[in-house]
Amino acid sequence: MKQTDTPSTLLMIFGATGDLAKRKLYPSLFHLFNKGKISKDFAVIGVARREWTEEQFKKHVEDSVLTSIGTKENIDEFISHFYYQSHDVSDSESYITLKNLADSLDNKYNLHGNRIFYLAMAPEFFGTITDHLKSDGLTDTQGFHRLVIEKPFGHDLPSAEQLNNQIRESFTEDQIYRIDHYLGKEMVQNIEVIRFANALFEPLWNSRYISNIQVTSSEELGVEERGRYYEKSGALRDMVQNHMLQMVALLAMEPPIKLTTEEIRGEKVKVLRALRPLKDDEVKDYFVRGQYGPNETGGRGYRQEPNVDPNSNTETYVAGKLMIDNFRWAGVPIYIRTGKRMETKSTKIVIQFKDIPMNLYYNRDKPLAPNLLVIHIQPDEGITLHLNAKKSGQNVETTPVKLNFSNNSVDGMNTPEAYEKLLHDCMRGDATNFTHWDDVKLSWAYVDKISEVWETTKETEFPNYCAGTAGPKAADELLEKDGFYWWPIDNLDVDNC
Ligand SMILES: NC(=O)C1=CN([C@@H]2O[C@H](COP(=O)(O)OP(=O)(O)OC[C@H]3O[C@@H](n4cnc5c(N)ncnc54)[C@H](OP(=O)(O)O)[C@@H]3O)[C@@H](O)[C@H]2O)C=CC1
Ligand SMILES: O=C1O[C@H](COP(=O)(O)O)[C@@H](O)[C@H](O)[C@H]1O
Repeated sequence: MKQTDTPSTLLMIFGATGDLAKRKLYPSLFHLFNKGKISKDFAVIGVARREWTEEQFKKHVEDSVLTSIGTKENIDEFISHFYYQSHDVSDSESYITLKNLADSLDNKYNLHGNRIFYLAMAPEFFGTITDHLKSDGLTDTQGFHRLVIEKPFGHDLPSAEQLNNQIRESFTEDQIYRIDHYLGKEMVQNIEVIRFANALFEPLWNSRYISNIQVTSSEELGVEERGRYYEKSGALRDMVQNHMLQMVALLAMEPPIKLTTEEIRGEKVKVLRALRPLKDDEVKDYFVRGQYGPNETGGRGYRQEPNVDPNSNTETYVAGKLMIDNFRWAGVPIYIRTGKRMETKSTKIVIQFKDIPMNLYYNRDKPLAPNLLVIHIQPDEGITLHLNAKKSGQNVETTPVKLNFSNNSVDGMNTPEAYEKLLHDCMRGDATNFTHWDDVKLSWAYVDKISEVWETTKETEFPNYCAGTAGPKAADELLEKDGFYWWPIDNLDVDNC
């Protein structure tokens, strides 16, 4: 099939009345529609149990767009493409009606049999849905058939394997689009460009010149209403297995031969294969965990959140040191940390370069600051390069200076949301920014060792950081023992550190 930027598509959303569809999918589709990135020939079928009429569903979509975007422009035309079927996914009979509706919309909008099945539902339903899509003939059309799967993709390696085997009964690997919304973020996509489009960085991007890398993703929010899910997940499964390891793979991969899906994914997978596996007794030396407690201003602790065990041993914070045992990265620690109820919402990557071999500007009272490259993922988007320059005046004194690029000031409010980009990529058939099964498998294998050890050793110090703070002390000690420290994620001025 010829790949176009705006293919005619039937999008079937399972879980159409849920939170994800409302907050992310409908606003993203609306943006794509208004930007002309969706063909005028498209239709959406919402599927969920609620016995809504089509009008109720259209109103729900309209409200979600208005709440999120605040504009009504073209909304009537947009929602005229939406249809609804009340359907329990475990009810075999309903798939026949769904197929009939899909076939009639295919004719009405001339969709060439192109279908995207978006599973915005709990994972326990995935296998049942994909089995029926195949056995009831919903994939028996001429066009493309793509399956979009939300996280979590399993709970550990065995459950992920089981889920994968089940969906592979009905869809091939290249038809499966596993969402990791971090891969849709503008500055995460920019990592490859910064690395591979600049003569300045790539020659230095190795163990000879880089001393360590720090990847931080901190959140101000706690678990909110998701206590039930989070109790079984924790920060390790919720953030490290997917988003954090994906960012590490992009930072550490070799340049791909070409910018094709297969080549890029192939290079990322090699990084995950080179991750140094941990033995049971090494886990404590490489990974630390934290759980937020109440703070003095009345902020709730994790154990007081709804649907959370008052003696919970679940971690809401993880910091770790990853070693990549390959030629490029031998001996360079990559530190990661992520947590809920931290002091600030921020995702940043700091690449710290090694000190120069001889410091001509030695000053006992003011050591030369290291060069840093900071990639700001969110909420600010951009790059900062920290250098040393001459301080104005007669003496040859150095002072840290920063070269800044702010993506926000270039693209401003037009930077598309991650889901918008990923939905568009899926419609175009570009799976580069979706995770391949090999990534998922290797990431689970890596984190499973850590969770196995943590599950058998209760953390007696929990809670070990107050809500609204920078995380547990042990995370600082993890770097201190290597002679490093975390670069602050707010106001990173090297002369203040
Ligand atoms: N919300 C978010 O921000 C994120 C969500 N995710 C993932 O996305 C998926 C959906 O999450 P979310 O939207 O928050 O979940 P919700 O609980 O808000 O929505 C679940 C949806 O599934 C439908 N549903 C449940 N059981 C059935 C059934 N037997 N037959 C048909 N429909 C059913 C519900 O419809 P009804 O009640 O009408 O039956 C509802 O539309 C999950 O896998 C989650 O982990 C991933 C990242 C972020
Ligand atoms: O996948 C998830 O990500 C969010 C954080 O995403 P961000 O884009 O706001 O950084 C996290 O809150 C959630 O627990 C997790 O499931």
